[in-house]
Amino acid sequence: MPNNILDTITFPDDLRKIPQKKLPQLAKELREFIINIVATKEGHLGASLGVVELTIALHYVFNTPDDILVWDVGHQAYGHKILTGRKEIFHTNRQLGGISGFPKRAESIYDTFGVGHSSTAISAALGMAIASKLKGEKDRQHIAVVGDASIASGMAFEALNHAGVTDTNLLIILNDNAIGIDPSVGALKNYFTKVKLNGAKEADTIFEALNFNYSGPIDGHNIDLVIAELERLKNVSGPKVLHIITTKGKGLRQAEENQVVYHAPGKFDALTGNLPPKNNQLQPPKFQDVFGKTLVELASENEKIIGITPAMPTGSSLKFMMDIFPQRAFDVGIAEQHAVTFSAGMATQGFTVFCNIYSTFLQRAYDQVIHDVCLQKIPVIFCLDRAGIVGEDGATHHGIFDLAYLNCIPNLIIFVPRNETELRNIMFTAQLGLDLPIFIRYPRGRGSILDWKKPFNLINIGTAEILKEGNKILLLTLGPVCHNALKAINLLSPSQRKRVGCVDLRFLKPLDETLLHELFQKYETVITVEDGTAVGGMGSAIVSFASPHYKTTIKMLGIPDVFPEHGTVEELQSKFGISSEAIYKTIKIYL
Ligand SMILES: Cc1ncc(C[n+]2csc(CCOP(=O)(O)OP(=O)(O)O)c2C)c(N)n1
Ligand SMILES: CC(=O)[C@@H](O)[C@H](O)COP(=O)(O)O
Ligand SMILES: [Mg+2]
Repeated sequence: MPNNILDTITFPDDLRKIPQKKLPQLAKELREFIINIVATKEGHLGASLGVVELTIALHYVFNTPDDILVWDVGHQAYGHKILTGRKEIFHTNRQLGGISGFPKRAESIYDTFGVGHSSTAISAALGMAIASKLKGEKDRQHIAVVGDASIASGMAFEALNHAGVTDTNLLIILNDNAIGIDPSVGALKNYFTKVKLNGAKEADTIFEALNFNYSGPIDGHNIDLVIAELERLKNVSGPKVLHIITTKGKGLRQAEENQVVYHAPGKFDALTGNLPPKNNQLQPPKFQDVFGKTLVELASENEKIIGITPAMPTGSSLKFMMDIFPQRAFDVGIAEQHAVTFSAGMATQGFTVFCNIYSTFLQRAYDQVIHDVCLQKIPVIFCLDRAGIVGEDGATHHGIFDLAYLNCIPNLIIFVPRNETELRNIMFTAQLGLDLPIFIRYPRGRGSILDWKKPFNLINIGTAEILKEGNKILLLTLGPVCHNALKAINLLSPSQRKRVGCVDLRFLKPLDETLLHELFQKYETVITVEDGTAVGGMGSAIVSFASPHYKTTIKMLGIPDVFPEHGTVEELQSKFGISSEAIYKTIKIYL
C-alpha cells in the first residue's frame, strides 16, 4: 500500500483524482522527492523547488497532454517529469542513458517542446495555439511557463508582440522570483518590482498595453489561489498573462537563502541542505576563474577594458570584474544578440571589449557575429566558455558547433588555449590590440596547471606548437583535447611512441600553414582530434588545406554528425572516440 500521496501518482490523470485539500501535502512530498534525488545525483534544484505548487496546479487544472504545457528553459521541470510518468526513473536524470535534465519530445508526450536554451516557450506555445485554431480545436489550451529573466530576452518580446494581436487560447504564466541564475537585471525587472510593491494598476501594465488579459501578481505558493486563478482563466478567451510570485529554492532554507549557489548546487546533504566541505587540496583552477581573474588584472592596468556577459556573471566569473569595476562590467540579461552588438558598438568607440558567452548560447547571436562584428572587422574579444562537450546538461548545451560555425566566417581569429597560461596570454595579447575580432574558446571545468598565474607573454597570432616529435603518425589537436592525445601516446610501447608526434594547432584561424606544410611532408598519417563537431570543424579545415597537394592519410576524430546526449564528459569523449583510450585505439590501427 502506498504510504504517501506521491506514490499514488504515475500520470496527471491520477493527480486529478486527488481531493484539492490534499494538494499541499503532495507539494511537500514532491519537494522532498526532488531534494532527495538531486542531493545525490546533482542537477538544477532551486528552479524546480520554486514551481512545485504551480506544477501540481497546472496538471490538476488542465487536461495535459491534450492541453499543451510548454516550459521555458526547462530546468524547472523536474516536478513535471515526476508527475508525468518518470518518477521511477527520475534517479537517472542527466546520466548517460538516463532521462534528460530538460523537457524533451522524444522522452514523453507531456514534453511538448524541447528546451534548454531560454525564452522560446512563448513562440512555441503561440505556434501550437495558432495551429490548434487552424485545425478547429477550439477548446485546447496552450500554456507557456516563463521566468522573469527569460521573459526579458529578445525572443520573448518578439513572441509577445505577435501573440498580442492574435485571438488564441494562449496563457503565459510569468514565474517571477526576481532571479535568473544570478539576480535579474534591467528595466523590466525594475518594473516587476514596482508591480509587486504597488500592485498592477488596471489598464496600466505592460502586458495590457500589448493586448493581453493580465492578472496578478498572486502568491505562486498558495496552491488554492493558483488553482482558482487557472480555473478562471480557462474560460477567458484570447492571450492572457498570469503573473505569479515565487521563491526560488522554496522549501529548502539554504536554497532560499543562497539562490545563486543552489541553482545547481552539485551534491549536498538532503537532510540538512548543507554543501559538502570545500576540498582544500590544491587543484588547477577552473578556466572560467582564470578568465575572471585575468580580466581584473588586465582591467586594473588598462582602463579601456570592458567586460560583458549575457546573464552569466557567476558561470563566466565576470562577477569578479563586476565587483571591482562595476562601471566597466555589464550583465545585460539573457540577451546574447544584444551582448554581441552592444560589444561591437562600444568597441567602435575605442574600448577594448571582452564579451564572454557560453559557446552554446552564442549560437543565438550568429547574425550579430557576422553582420555587426566580422563584416566590419570590429576587434571585439569573445571568450567562449563551456566549449566542447559540457557533460550532464546534454544536447542543448554542448559547445560543439562553434569551430564549424565560426571558421566559415571571414575576418576573424579563432584561438583555443590548451591550458590556463595560454588563456591568460591570449587575453593579454588581444587587449594590446588586434585588427580583427578574436574568438577564444575554452571548456567547462578545470585546466591542468596548478601554478597558473605567471607573468604575461605575447602569443604570435597563427602559430601552432609542437608538443611531441614523431615520424609516422601525427596527432594534430586543438586546445585542451591535446592532453588526451598525449596520454594516448603514453599508452603505447616505447618503440611505438617514437613514431607518433603531437602538434597543438592552437589557432584554427589563421592556420599555421608554414608548419602544416612541413608536417604533411613528414608524416604518413595525420589524425586530427577535436572537441567539437567533425563536420566542418578543425579536421575539415585540415582536409581542405591538404587537398589536393598531399596524399597523406587523414583520419578525423571529433563529434560525428549527431547531437550528443547527456553523460559525464569522460563518458561522452569515450563514446565519440576522443578519450585517451579511444585515441590510443585509433593510433594502433594506423601504426
Ligand atoms: C539563451 C540562453 N541563455 C542563457 C541561458 C542560461 N540560463 C539558464 S536558466 C537561466 C536563468 C533563467 O531565469 P528565469 O527565467 O528567471 O527562471 P528561474 O531560474 O528563475 O526559474 C539562464 C540565464 C540559457 N539557458 N539560455
Ligand atoms: C539551465 C542552464 O542553461 C544553466 O543553468 C546551465 O546548466 C549552466 O551551466 P553551467 O553549470 O556549466 O554553468
Ligand atoms: Mg527567475
